[in-house]
Amino acid sequence: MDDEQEQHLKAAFGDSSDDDEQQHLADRPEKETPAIGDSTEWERVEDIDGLWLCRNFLSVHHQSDLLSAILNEGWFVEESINQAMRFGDLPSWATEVSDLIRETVESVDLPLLPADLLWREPLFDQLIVNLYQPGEGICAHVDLLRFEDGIAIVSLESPCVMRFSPVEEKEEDEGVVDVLLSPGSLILMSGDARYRWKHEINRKQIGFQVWEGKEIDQKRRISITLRKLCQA
Ligand SMILES: O=C(O)CCC(=O)C(=O)O
Ligand SMILES: [Fe+2]
Repeated sequence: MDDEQEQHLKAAFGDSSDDDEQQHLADRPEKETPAIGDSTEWERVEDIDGLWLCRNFLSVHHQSDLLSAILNEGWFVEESINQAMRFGDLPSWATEVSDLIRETVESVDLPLLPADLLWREPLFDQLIVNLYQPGEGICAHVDLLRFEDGIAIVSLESPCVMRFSPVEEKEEDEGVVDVLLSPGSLILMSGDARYRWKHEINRKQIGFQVWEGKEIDQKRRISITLRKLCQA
């Protein structure tokens, strides 16, 4: 290995006296962290216009940092409290998530969010963190109309099934669409997905939620919902 190469490796990976290790490191791609967007995989949820799912939005590392930041807020020290709401200036970790959403959406050539929503300022000014213990969920609803279009939900910890059902009355369960929200995933709702579909999480009993024939092991789940208030 020549000096220049060695310097380069030291700069990239730190000093090491182990030549084998350096050789191994030299084989690795120069850039360890993929550029935003390069690695994110998006799925348009069939049948629901404006609903997009990114299963790998947050790395495992980012998920655990985010979880620590949320728990460090001290919002959930009492068992009876399972929701925290913030308006206006959001905690820095939430602003980081919001920035990451914008950067990621911008870097992907898919119609994930209409441009007027993506570039509004701020992108989000309201935050809800929900903490669900096993057996807890949320009833079918359309988010309040005092929030603009363009809603993001990031999931942490236990996976769950979110069920979408059309607002227009149908026979029970007719036309429902289930989406698996795995930890680290992000969903974006705009247009029809936001206004013409209700969403719910039904985890009434342990063993109640099943995905692809397998029961979901219900544990605590934390979600981060980001929205923007309509102007008065
Ligand atoms: O917890 C979730 O994933 C959904 C939360 C939600 O729909 C809401 O707060 O309006
Ligand atoms: Fe909601």
